[in-house]
Amino acid sequence: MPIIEFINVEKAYINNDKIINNLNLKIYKGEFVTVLGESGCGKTTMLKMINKLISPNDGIVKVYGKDIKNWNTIDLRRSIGYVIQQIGLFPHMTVEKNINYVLNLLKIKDEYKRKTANELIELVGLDRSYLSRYPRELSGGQRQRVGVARALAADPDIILMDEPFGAVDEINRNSLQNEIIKIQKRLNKTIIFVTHDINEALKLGSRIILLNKGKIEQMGTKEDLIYKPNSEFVRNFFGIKGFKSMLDEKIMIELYEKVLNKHIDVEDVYDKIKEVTL
Ligand SMILES: Nc1ncnc2c1ncn2[C@@H]1O[C@H](COP(=O)(O)OP(=O)(O)OP(=O)(O)O)[C@@H](O)[C@H]1O
Repeated sequence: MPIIEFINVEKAYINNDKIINNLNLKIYKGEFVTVLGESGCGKTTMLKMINKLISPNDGIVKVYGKDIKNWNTIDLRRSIGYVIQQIGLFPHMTVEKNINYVLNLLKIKDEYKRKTANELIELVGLDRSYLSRYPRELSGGQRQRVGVARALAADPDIILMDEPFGAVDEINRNSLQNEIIKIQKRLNKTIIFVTHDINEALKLGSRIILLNKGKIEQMGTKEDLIYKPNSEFVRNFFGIKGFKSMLDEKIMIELYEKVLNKHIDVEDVYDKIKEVTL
């Protein structure tokens, strides 16, 4: 059974323009799905329909096999982690209280909460000493890490992430991406991750969905989308940027080292490539 399912889902806001247009999609437990597409194509709308922040005009959205219309909204939201760009930590609460926010609502024992906070803070790559700090005492990247820890606290199977690392500098962004890959594998979470960054979508997703005007233009592995685009739109969307991000990083690093150490001349590398392409 899919953990999330969209069946003939439609959504329009104003002018009856369909922002989500007959969306059909099944997501299974343990998948890391990245959702990519141009600004305004409906990525956030699609994501927010999963935790009932937006209701469809037509069709059915099922979570854990149950139509979201039949879910109690608070229960549904508590069973789904949600991480957004401006993470919205509570400024007057310590990091520990922020992480344990949902557990407090659920009246979980203090001992268990302390243990959870200790484990989660380390899981997201921060030292336990951060637990007593306030959000204003953290960098942007550290705040996003705490946001991820908070989303994991109630141990939901599903985590929705909407451009979670969008406002973080490149180095921190890379390290956050690596952490989330590890966390997802280790805890076998189902993650739906919205981004407009091609490299990020290809790096993280076990399945990548390219949305175009509220419809799925193509979905599949990164190899499918880059090497077997099924339309001009997909081909143009990824272009050379997509191809570059498929290049094996280890080989590129080795090559770079060789060029730096003058074991090889970069012009020779181009000559070899020309031999293959001409
Ligand atoms: N509450 C709303 N009322 C009216 N129109 C809306 C509302 N929310 C979103 N829209 C419109 O719906 C379209 C899709 O918005 P959505 O936020 O889903 O796009 P997106 O793909 O996530 O875009 P971005 O990458 O820019 O965040 C946009 O044209 C937006 O202006």
